[in-house]
Amino acid sequence: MIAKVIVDVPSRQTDRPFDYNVPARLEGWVEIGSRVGVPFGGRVVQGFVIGLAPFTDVDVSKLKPISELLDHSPPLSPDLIELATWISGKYCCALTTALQSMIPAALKGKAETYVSLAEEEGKETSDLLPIEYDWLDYIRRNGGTVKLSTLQERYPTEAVAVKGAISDGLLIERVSIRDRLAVRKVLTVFPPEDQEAAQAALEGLPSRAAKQREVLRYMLAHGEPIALQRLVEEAQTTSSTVRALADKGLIVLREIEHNRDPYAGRSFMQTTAMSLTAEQQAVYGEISSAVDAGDSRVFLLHGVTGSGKTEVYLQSIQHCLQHERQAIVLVPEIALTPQMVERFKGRFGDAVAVLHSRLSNGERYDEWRKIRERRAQVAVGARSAIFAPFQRIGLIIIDEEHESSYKQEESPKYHARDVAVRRARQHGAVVVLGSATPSLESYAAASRSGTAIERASAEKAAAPAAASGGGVTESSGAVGSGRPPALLPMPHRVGGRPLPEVQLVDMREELKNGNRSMFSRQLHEALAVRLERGEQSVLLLNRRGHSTFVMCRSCGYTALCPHCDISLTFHQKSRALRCHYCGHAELAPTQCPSCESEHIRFFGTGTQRVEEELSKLFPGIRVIRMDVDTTTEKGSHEKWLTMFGDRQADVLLGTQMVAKGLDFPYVTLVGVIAADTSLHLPDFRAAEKTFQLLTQVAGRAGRHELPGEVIIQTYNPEHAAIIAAQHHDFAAFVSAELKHRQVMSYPPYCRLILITLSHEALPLLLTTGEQLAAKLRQGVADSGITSSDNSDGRFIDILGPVASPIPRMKDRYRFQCMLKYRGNIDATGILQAAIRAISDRNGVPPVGISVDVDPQVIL
Ligand SMILES: Nc1ncnc2c1ncn2[C@@H]1O[C@H](COP(=O)(O)OP(=O)(O)OP(=O)(O)O)[C@@H](O)[C@H]1O
Ligand SMILES: [Zn+2]
Ligand SMILES: [Zn+2]
Repeated sequence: MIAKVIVDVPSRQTDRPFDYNVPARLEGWVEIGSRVGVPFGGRVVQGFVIGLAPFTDVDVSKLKPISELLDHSPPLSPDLIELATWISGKYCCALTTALQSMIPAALKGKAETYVSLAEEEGKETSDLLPIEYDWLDYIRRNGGTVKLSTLQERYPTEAVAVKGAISDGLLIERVSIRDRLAVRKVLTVFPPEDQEAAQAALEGLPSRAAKQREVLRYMLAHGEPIALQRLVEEAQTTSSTVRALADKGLIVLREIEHNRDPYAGRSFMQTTAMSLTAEQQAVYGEISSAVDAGDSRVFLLHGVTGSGKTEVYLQSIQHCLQHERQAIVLVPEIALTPQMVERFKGRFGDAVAVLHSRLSNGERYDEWRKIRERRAQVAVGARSAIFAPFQRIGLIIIDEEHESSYKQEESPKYHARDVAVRRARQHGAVVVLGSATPSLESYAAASRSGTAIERASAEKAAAPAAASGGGVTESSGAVGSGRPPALLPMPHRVGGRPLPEVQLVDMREELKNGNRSMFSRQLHEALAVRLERGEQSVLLLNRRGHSTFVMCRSCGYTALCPHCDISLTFHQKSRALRCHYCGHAELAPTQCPSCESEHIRFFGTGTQRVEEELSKLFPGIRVIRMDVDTTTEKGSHEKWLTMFGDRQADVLLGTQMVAKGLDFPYVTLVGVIAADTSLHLPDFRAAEKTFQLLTQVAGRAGRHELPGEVIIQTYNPEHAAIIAAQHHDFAAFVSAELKHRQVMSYPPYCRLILITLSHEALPLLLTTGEQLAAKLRQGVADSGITSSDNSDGRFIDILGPVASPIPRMKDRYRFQCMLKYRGNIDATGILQAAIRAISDRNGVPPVGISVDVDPQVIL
């Protein structure tokens, strides 16, 4: 049998399957999706089997055999391999990069060299060993095989002798792939099976074995298996005492597999389905009947904050599970709070596996195995949970679908929303995109088709062919292709609660009136009222595009990263300046390096400064601050939110992470310190992001009995996005913004591909950039499209090369080209061909090239 293997060497030259022989001993074990170790270019590398065939065109005698099989059952299934192939084509990345992103990091094996004694393998060599080396003895004592690296560490001066033994054939060298982390095994003590016999043995133990008696007595009383380590602690004994008992056969000592459960020992309050409101019921009806029909429909659930979307998710999942199908719920990393996890665990208990980046590699691996071994039916997680290894998916939910964190910023640069639609199609599963502020892409695509409920009555009056009339690009991601998503609206909050009143405060007026504080009089007043009433407030510091940088007030000097040409960020705790692109750190200056003035200050409002000011204004105020600095520690997120939920604080102050998903009954005030910081970023989505953030954070107020109030401080009170957020007017925002996008020709009216070129040498970068742009123009001309040709609705523009917004990073200069196109155009094909054309014979381009299809962050 011949196996087609994708080797884990991500480069353009190796991005194709290589043929290997399946050795007889692995016949039947190696399957499609198996992870194997194969010889490649003189080493052993990890690879995935993506195909098996009885024949090959290649000369079979020249094929090398697979050297090892790494898992007894394949970690990837054929549907995931197909999905990876699609991802590598759509997002221009190596297939191995896509495959690797689907399995837990713990399964990324590393090649390890072992040496074995030839004599142990029955080879006649003993007469060739003239000296009895220490290291030889060490190998013998360790069963005849040890890691070469261990030998190097223990016997650093013996390199010559060891090398000699290898070349003489006394030691056999073998390379093997080892996982960084495997199943965790715990040495466990089992109580005696025959209680009576053990009792008798207990009497019979000599008195000098008092310690053993004690342990045996403990085990008899305990009656259950217990981890050795715990037994030693609890019975205040030693492991040698326990082993002595095991040697006598009185107890059994055995390794058992241990699952790291990140939520072990936590109890979740069991919840049951609530009776749905009429709005929820209508939406639930649509989703559940689509699940029953098993056709891969996409729904856009547009429900205002507090409309009860989560309850709809829960009941739809319930329905899906009843039909023996599994469900995936994607939540933005930042919103994957304990509160969210609790709601799913509370309803589905142990059937829920949770996957997020704050888990250790081991925990993630165990949660992943829980899914694969069918012990879990629901996966709740961040972006990559879309690859959860379920067999029969019935429902995929993407909560807060507008979040840009669904796009992965490193290769593979996939968008989880588009991958979800694709995966759902494979499984005949339904996709629900939920948000109070849908992305313009999804919303525009959905409004082409009207609401699902309208459509049901109108009976397919609007043929999908009419869709292009709106001018929204057909192929903008999977959401835009195929059948457009159907809109499911939930315009009201549960229980008829009103959306909170939103007040805008013009900070320019405040300044004119002599208020130089970061709190307006209105916000100050409102906070005072909350303190008096014992209610809680959430304060948002919009930090996007806003950093605490250092500037000299005398000469205007700012501290820049020496490698990246970007301002360094000031960190109060360590008093260090740090670059958040490359990690460069230096001590903050107390004197300006340029003019020696002492007036060198930290600019920008950090959460710490807001906290200080709050304490000044309201002595004794209890503030919980949540930002990157206070939430890096594991479990800190959880700790802060629990404290806030227990009303141990008056104010929850934080960055974006306080804006989403939180549901606290005593929060009656939401304040936004400065709405504008994200408004003026050089990014065409700046207004959209600002609107979304303001709407989301406003939605945290007044979600229960107590009515809520929102105060937004701004320097741009007349900006359309801010006014729309004030009035909870999604429709107004969308129609204004879509018009703007159409005029400017931005998504969703076109698609973008961002190509970033980087190199240390500026001249080479410049010429390569020009060459690439020329090849691109050539490719466009050859395929018969011109940028001016708009007759068939198709166009393509090649912008650049220009310096990137961050012109240098990690000592490499950066230039970019942008492809802007619309209609049925194979832009990635044109791009790939252009890259090939400027590459050398081996397919290696002269400078670094990174491709971002449908980029979310233009910066
Ligand atoms: N049918 C129902 N009957 C009573 N209460 C409900 C019902 N559905 C939801 N709720 C409650 O209403 C509140 C808001 O619901 P939920 O958090 O699901 O809203 P959401 O739409 O997900 O909000 P957001 O987008 O703002 O996070 C919650 O406290 C929830 O328990
Ligand atoms: Zn840097
Ligand atoms: Zn200066």
